[in-house]
Parts: sequence; C-alpha cells; structure tokens
Amino acid sequence: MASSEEDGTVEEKENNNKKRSKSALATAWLTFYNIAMTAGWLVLAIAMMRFYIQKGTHKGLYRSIARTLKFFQTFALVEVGHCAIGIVRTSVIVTGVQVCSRIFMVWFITNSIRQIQNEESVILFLVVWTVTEITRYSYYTFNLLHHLPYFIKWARYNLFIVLYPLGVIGELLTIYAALPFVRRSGMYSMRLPNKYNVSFDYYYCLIVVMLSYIPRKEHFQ
Ligand SMILES: CCCCCCCCCCCCC[C@@H](O)CC(=O)SCCNC(=O)CCNC(=O)[C@H](O)C(C)(C)COP(=O)(O)OP(=O)(O)OC[C@H]1O[C@@H](n2cnc3c(N)ncnc32)[C@H](O)[C@@H]1OP(=O)(O)O
Repeated sequence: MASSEEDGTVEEKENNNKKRSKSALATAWLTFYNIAMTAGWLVLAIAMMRFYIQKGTHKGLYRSIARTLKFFQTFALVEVGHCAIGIVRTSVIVTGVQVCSRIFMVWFITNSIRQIQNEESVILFLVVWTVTEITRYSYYTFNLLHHLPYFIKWARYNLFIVLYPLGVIGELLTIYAALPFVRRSGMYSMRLPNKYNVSFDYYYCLIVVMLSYIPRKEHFQ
C-alpha cells in the first residue's frame, strides 16, 4: 500500500514536470513566433513607407512587397496549429477563417490577377493588415514576457473597431475589381465537357466568397 502511494506520488510529480516543461517549451516557441511575426510585419510596413516616399505613388507597391507578404501571411497557418494543439486559447474555426481568408486574398486574388495589383483597395487592406498584425503580435509578445505597455493593450482591443471594417471594405473592393478579369479569362474554372465530368466557375465562387463576408458567428466565436 505504502509503495503504491509512493508510486502515485512519483507518477504525479513526473506528470507535473512533463506539463511544466511542455508549457515552458510552448511559451518559448510562442515568444519566438510572435517576435518573428512582429519583425516580419514591421519589415513590410517599412518597405511600404519607403516605396511610397521614394516613388510618390502606390503603383508597383504590391509587386515590391509581394514575396515578403506571401511568406509572412502564409506562415500564419501555424496559428491554426497553435489552436488545434491547445497551446493558445482561441477557436480553431475563428482563427482558421481569419487566416484562410487572408491567404486566399493574397494567393488566389491579388497575386493571381496582375491587373488589380495597383488598385487603391489593395493598399487599403495591406495597410490595415500591417497595423493590425504589428499591434497583435507585439501584444502577444509583451504579454508572454509579462511586460505589456498600456498603449499596446489599448491598441489591440480598440483599433480593430476601425480596422476590421476598413479591412473588410478593402478586401471586398479588391475581389469586386477582380470579377471582370476572372470572367474574361476563365481562370481557375473548369467547363464541361472534360474528362473529370466536373464543372467549376471561379467567378461565381468569388461571388460566394463575397457573400460569406456577411458577419456570422463563425467569424467571431
Ligand atoms: C478559402 C476560402 C476563403 C473563404 C473566405 C471566407 C470569408 C470569411 C470572411 C472573413 C472576414 C475576414 C476579414 C479580415 O481579414 C479583415 C481584417 O482582418 S481587417 C484587420 C482587423 N482584424 C482584426 O483585428 C482581427 C485580427 N485577428 C485576430 O485578432 C485573431 O487572429 C483572431 C483569430 C480573430 C483571434 O482573436 P481572439 O480575440 O479570439 O483571440 P485572442 O487574440 O484574444 O487570443 C486568445 C488567447 O490566446 C492567446 N494567444 C492567441 N494567439 C497567441 C499567440 N500567437 N501567442 C501567444 N498567445 C496567443 C491570447 O493571448 C489569449 O490568451 P489570454 O486570454 O490568456 O490573454
């Protein structure tokens, strides 16, 4: 009896040690991840400002930052993994919708359709995303380091009231601008007859995507 109690205590201690080292590892990884993402979006912010100051126009800005943007926005997929394995307390669905819709905007709209890359709406969502992400990742970083400046906390929980609708407007106007090019080119579409006997129209798919921006609970909770 005594030995089994002792075993239990040893097991409990081992489990607690395992949990502690797991959470220390998770905290170390999250700190590294958030610092890297803050740095990435700061690089994007500086690149956009430099481009505009040097050229005096937004034309060509997207092309000049496309690689960095694609890298950091795609890397954010890791965040869905954070939620799935439970190292952050955020919904997988909310994070998944947020990250996937951004990746879709970058790869399947802006990057794929050259003709829309100089639209003002592209600059609008790029600026909004950049401000949001610098604020969000620096908030997480300082929070993990237990030194959270008040203005970062304030910015994280207040700026989105303005930034979210502006981001949505920028994204929707960009998809809207893409529609005529998608219809004309038939890109990413499959017309019948074909050997797979499948039909897909990217033009209508984009209209469905635009409709899915109508606020629903999956976007927020
Ligand atoms: C493929 C087909 C495409 C289909 C398209 C469908 C369209 C759907 C429409 C979607 C519309 C999107 C529009 C959007 O793109 C527009 C914009 O983004 S504009 C810019 C403004 N946007 C925002 O402000 C949202 C930014 N994003 C977020 O805030 C988050 O990504 C979100 C996923 C929304 C999660 O936020 P939530 O408030 O739920 O979580 P918290 O940030 O409070 O975190 C909860 C706790 O977890 C801790 N946490 C989370 N992440 C980390 C991390 N990386 N490192 C450390 N800790 C983290 C956080 O601290 C919280 O913990 P605690 O409560 O203990 O403080």
